[in-house]
Amino acid sequence: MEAGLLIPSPLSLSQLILTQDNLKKITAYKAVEYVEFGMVLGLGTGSTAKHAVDRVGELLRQGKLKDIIGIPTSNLDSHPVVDLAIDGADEVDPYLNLVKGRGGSLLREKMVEGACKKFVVIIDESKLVNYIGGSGLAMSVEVIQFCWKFTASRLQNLFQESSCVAKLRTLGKKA
Ligand SMILES: O=C[C@H](O)[C@H](O)[C@H](O)COP(=O)(O)O
Repeated sequence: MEAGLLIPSPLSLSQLILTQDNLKKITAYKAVEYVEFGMVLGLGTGSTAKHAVDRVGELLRQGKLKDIIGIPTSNLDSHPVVDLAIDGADEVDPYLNLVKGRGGSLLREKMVEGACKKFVVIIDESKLVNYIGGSGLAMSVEVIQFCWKFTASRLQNLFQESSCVAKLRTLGKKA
C-alpha cells in the first residue's frame, strides 16, 4: 500500500489566522484532490475526516465527481480492493506510524485502510509526535465484549512498568 501524509504548512499560511478546524479543512480538501471518478473510496471518522466526507459529497452534488463507491456505505465483501482511503489520526511519528481510535473508531477503519491501495492521512500539526505514545494520551485498543475485564487486566499487566491504567470506553465515548 502506498501511504502519504498531508499537513498544512503553517509557513505558507503565515499571513492568515487559522483555527485548528480551518487547518483540518484545508488538509481534508487537499486529500480529496486525490479522488477520481469511479473510485472505491474509504472515508474514515473524526473531525478531520468529516471535512473530507463533506467535500466529496459537495463534489458529487456538483457533478465534479461521479460513480464513487463509498466504504462503509458499501462493504469489503463486495469491494475487497479500496482505491483510496482518507482518514485522520491521533498521533503520527516521523516514520508515519499512527495512533488511531481516540474518537472511538478503530477496527473497521483499520480493516478498510488495510485493504486500500493508497492511504492519505490528514492531520493538523498537533498530531505530530517524535515517537508513538509521545502525546502521553490514551492508546486505544478495541476488544470484544466477552470477558473484557480479563482482557483489560492482561493489557494493564503488559504495560505495568509504565504505570498504564486500562479503562473501559464504551461505544461513542471519547477517550
Ligand atoms: O477513532 C477515530 C479515528 O481514528 C480518527 O481518525 C482519529 O481519532 C482522529 O480524529 P480527529 O480528526 O477528530 O482528531
